[in-house]
Amino acid sequence: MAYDAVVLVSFGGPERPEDVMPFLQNVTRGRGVPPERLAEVAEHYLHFGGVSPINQQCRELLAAIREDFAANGVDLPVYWGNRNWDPMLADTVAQLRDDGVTHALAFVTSAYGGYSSCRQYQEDIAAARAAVGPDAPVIEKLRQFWDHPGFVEPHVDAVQAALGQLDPARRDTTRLVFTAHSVPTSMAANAGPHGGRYEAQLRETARLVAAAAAPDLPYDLVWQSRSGPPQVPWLEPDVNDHLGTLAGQGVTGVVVSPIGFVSDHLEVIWDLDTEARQTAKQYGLDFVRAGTPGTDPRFVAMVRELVRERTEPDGVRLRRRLGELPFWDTCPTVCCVPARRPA
Ligand SMILES: CC1=C(CCC(=O)O)c2cc3nc(cc4[nH]c(cc5[nH]c(cc1n2)c(C)c5CCC(=O)O)c(CCC(=O)O)c4C)C(CCC(=O)O)=C3C
Ligand SMILES: [Fe+2]
Repeated sequence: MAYDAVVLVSFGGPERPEDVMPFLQNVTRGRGVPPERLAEVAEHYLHFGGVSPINQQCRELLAAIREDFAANGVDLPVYWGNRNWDPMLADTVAQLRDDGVTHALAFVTSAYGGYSSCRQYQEDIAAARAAVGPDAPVIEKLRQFWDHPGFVEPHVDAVQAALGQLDPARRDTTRLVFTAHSVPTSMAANAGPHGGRYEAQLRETARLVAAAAAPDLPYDLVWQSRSGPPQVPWLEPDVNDHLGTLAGQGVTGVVVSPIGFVSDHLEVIWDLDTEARQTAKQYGLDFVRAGTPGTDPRFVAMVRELVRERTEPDGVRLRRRLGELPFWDTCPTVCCVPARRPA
């Protein structure tokens, strides 16, 4: 297949206070998030002047990908569009069409399977193409990359750097705490072609990062940023509750590594750097938050490698991965389908 462009597809975030509410309405449209939760999350954004860092992080990633492509002979233009805020995907797809692009590859800033992490991106790409009309380019999502060395290795280095900030005399009572965005348990159950893949992939990434960064330390995978109405069950334990449990077990310090994410966006700088740090302080735990891949050159090179897997003849042989979980390049139609809401 001949491709003629790459699109960076991300979540999007507001960059001024007056955009916070319209952004939150875009994110939660039809998703049953109670208004109290929205008001609370709006406060998190307003705490940072209404500016989410995610768009700037995408601009930096976009620039880094373009540089990497130029330096390595990948002659494809790179575009950027978001699911929930400007630049909106539909505008980007219209630009692709105007530029004569017919067949693009999409790199999505989420490493895992599942509805929120994968299928929803594909649905929004499809909706953007439908909005543009019959001459919209075909857009194929690149594969999930939870166990790609370009994603795992920056997390490993970040965990090691974070450990270096804790008192070595207390290493015996230090714990690695990996976090990812919680999702409803029904969504977790339906993730991937045979279910359960969001959590299974995260457990594999946690295992790989822990084994390379600090094989002597125990670790856990816990959840953050729970949303939705309280009566709907989501993955647990929440990171804040877990810090209390650890303190009760004699743990003295934690490295919190957000392996669920690729950059230090709002869910990281608020939910971890502000809230979880405060929780740790209450329990007397030392707390260091490990970084995310961001524009680490290995992560940027991974994007090129994923593209080459699709553009080179027999590109599958180029596939690099550290884990053992089953794997697919293109999602089956019946994959991560949300559980039906009661009428
Ligand atoms: C799995 C997952 C990822 C990781 C995969 C990926 O990276 O895509 C992720 C990322 C992100 N989530 C983000 C922001 C939000 N997520 C929300 C709500 C929700 N997230 C969910 C799941 C996930 N979310 C779910 C199941 C909901 C409930 C509503 C629904 O069923 O869809 C809400 C609504 C308010 C609230 O209730 O929290 C906001 C504002 C931002 C941007 C941060 C910034 O601005 O810097 C990012 C990167
Ligand atoms: Fe989210």
